[in-house]
Amino acid sequence: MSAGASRVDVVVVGTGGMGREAAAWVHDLSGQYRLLGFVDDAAPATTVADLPVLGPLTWLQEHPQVQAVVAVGAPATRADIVQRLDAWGVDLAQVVHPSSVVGPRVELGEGTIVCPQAVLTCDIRLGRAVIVNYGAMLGHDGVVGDHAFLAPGVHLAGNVTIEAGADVGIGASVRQGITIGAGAVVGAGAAVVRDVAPATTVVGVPARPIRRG
Ligand SMILES: CC(=O)SCCNC(=O)CCNC(=O)[C@H](O)C(C)(C)COP(=O)(O)OP(=O)(O)OC[C@H]1O[C@@H](n2cnc3c(N)ncnc32)[C@H](O)[C@@H]1OP(=O)(O)O
Repeated sequence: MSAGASRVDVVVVGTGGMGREAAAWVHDLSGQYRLLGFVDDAAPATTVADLPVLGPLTWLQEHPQVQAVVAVGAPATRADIVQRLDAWGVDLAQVVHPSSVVGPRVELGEGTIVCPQAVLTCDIRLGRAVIVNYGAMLGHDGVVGDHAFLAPGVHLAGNVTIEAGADVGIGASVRQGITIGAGAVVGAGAAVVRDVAPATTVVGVPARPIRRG
């Protein structure tokens, strides 16, 4: 696509850390997107990270031609936001940093964010509004459910399933064939060698549950 032709107007939803990190590079995808600014219900200021805060989430309802980059880390909050945007018919932008490696037969759901230096090797399926953070590595035949969050430097071996809304902490590693249940939380630096039940928090090496439900 030539610069300036058919660019899509986007806004980043959320002015928190994840939102500002996403804005820092979505801004550079100028051949594909024109980043207009942020929307945020908290609307802490008129300007954040040198970009305008256009208003609360309802701003998107009033500008249906603009796509949303939902860059809010917490999966449950992101799911709520996506539900509101779906009800208004707002499209979710899929943003993939050019320094990432997205291999063959990798399917990215609508609204997925793939950050710089992430690697998705091959035969991987990501649901809607998934965040694959800086430097995360996803091996072959992986499945990642809607709204899941993979923090920076996560390593998933082959055949790993991350169910919807799970949150895998920074630097965690997951052995091949493991399933992380829906809404589960994996602590920073954990090594997951057993399946994790839904809505369960695990930490450590090897990872063990500290909390359920
Ligand atoms: C760019 C970005 O910022 S992206 C976001 C990156 N952030 C992350 O990846 C955060 C990941 N979150 C964590 O690791 C958190 O510590 C959680 C979710 C696992 C637990 O958080 P909390 O529920 O607040 O638990 P809390 O801090 O009270 O700790 C409970 C116990 O687990 C231990 N614990 C907590 N996290 C870990 C961990 N990652 N590894 C080992 N033990 C841990 C604590 O030492 C504590 O043990 P104790 O009861 O013996 O004192």
